[in-house]
Amino acid sequence: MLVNLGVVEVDATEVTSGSANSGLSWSHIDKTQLYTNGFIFNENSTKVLLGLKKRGLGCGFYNGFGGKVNPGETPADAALRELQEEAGISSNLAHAGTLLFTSAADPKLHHIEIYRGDDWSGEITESEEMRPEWFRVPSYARSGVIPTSAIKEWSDVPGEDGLRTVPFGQMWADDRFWFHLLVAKRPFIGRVDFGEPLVKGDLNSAPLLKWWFGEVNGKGADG
Ligand SMILES: COc1nc(N)nc2c1ncn2[C@H]1C[C@H](O)[C@@H](COP(=O)(O)OP(=O)(O)OP(=O)(O)O)O1
Repeated sequence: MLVNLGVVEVDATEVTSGSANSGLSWSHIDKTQLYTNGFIFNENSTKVLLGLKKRGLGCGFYNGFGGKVNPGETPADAALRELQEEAGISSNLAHAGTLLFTSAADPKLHHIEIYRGDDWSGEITESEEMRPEWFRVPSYARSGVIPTSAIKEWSDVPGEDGLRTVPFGQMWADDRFWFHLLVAKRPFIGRVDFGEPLVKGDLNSAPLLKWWFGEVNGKGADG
């Protein structure tokens, strides 16, 4: 089906959607900032490399490695550069999805091109911006949207493999909607309009005003 996400019309099948109030429209967009975000998986996608953001946007959250696309760069070039700068490694990255966000705190559209890599070269290294850590991908992160019960029951204690499971409670609130599509290599697109954070300065307390996530039909969204 064709879906209008306010700034783009896409052919995609809905995975999840919602709205704080019925009839709420997407917020108006004046400006756009383009970002990348890259996630490295091991063979079989049983482990994912995330980084703890140490400064700036999303400080204190775990995320893939990425940042702003510089003038003259393609998103794919920027994704490789950011992975090198933030984690010290390179990878054969493939485009995986597209995310569009606004927030009450910053009405500029955040357009994020998501990449995934199934290999890496170089030594995984902590940077000024990110502290890398491998996490186990739990079975519920393969089957669908991450249930809130799994987020509440998450344990900080590493399993027998020495790894903690993916900490969705310490990630951007939207990640639980699309992470299973990233794991399954199913191209996705989504948009969220966030409201004011309920706790000042705590980005993860920002309520979701309106959201839509879907699997891209056909060849997929091209980054
Ligand atoms: C709003 O929801 C978001 N969800 C997810 N999963 N990721 C997000 C969200 N908003 C932003 N991001 C990502 C996009 C980028 O990968 C980083 C932010 O990048 P940053 O602002 O740190 O960009 P840099 O160019 O690295 O920054 P410097 O100028 O400080 O070097 O978060």
